[in-house]
Amino acid sequence: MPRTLEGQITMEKTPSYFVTLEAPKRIYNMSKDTKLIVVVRNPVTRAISDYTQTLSKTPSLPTFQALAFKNTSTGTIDTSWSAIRIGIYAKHLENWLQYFPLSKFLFVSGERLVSDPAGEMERVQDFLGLKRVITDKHFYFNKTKGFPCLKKPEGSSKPRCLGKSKGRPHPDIDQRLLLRLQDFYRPYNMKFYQMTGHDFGWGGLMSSENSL
Ligand SMILES: Nc1ncnc2c1ncn2[C@@H]1O[C@H](COP(=O)(O)OS(=O)(=O)O)[C@@H](OP(=O)(O)O)[C@H]1O
Repeated sequence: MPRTLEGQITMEKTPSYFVTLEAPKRIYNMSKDTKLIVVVRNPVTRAISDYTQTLSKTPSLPTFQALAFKNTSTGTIDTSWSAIRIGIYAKHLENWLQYFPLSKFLFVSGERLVSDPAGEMERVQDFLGLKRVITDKHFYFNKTKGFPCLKKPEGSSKPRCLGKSKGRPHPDIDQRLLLRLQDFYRPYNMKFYQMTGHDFGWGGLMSSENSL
């Protein structure tokens, strides 16, 4: 990490740290004052998103259901598959809480980051003790992309959306298997809500935000 001068904040983004056993201890030893921001979304949607990303790089990948289920008739889930394991947020958080108190964390809702990006960015800025510089004015909804985009990024006069690898269409998955996955994650989600004191609303399959 580079040296951080007075008045500066150094940020580092590595999604896999949240699920890496050794990461909390190493980060704690580097600086116990580190603030931790974790973006979480419905673990079922997350698993499909993860699969979609791998599929784009490895077209010969087996189907989602072949990887997610040891046995589709009994509904036995393969928890050794990283796309499934990563979504057990409560388990990963337990590991972090051995080193950092909850007050050092901000959990950003991946769903709200899409439905209300300015609202989530407000939370991030407050958490970091920054002035609320990023507001509603900075975003617009791009119908072609199907996601919010920046009206005018810094150093550019043109609007900018995230790249093609963000917001890919997901493959259709059998509804029965999705429900089984939703059931699998439910107790872990409940535990995660309890641990964080925040209900992320991943209960149902009804709304398009949380659905699959
Ligand atoms: N504004 C905007 N534009 C495009 N995409 C957006 C946006 N906000 C959130 N998202 C969601 O971000 C998901 C990809 O982020 P990842 O977490 O996979 O990124 S990372 O690879 O871990 O850095 C990506 O997941 P997929 O839809 O599965 O591709 C998006 O749903």
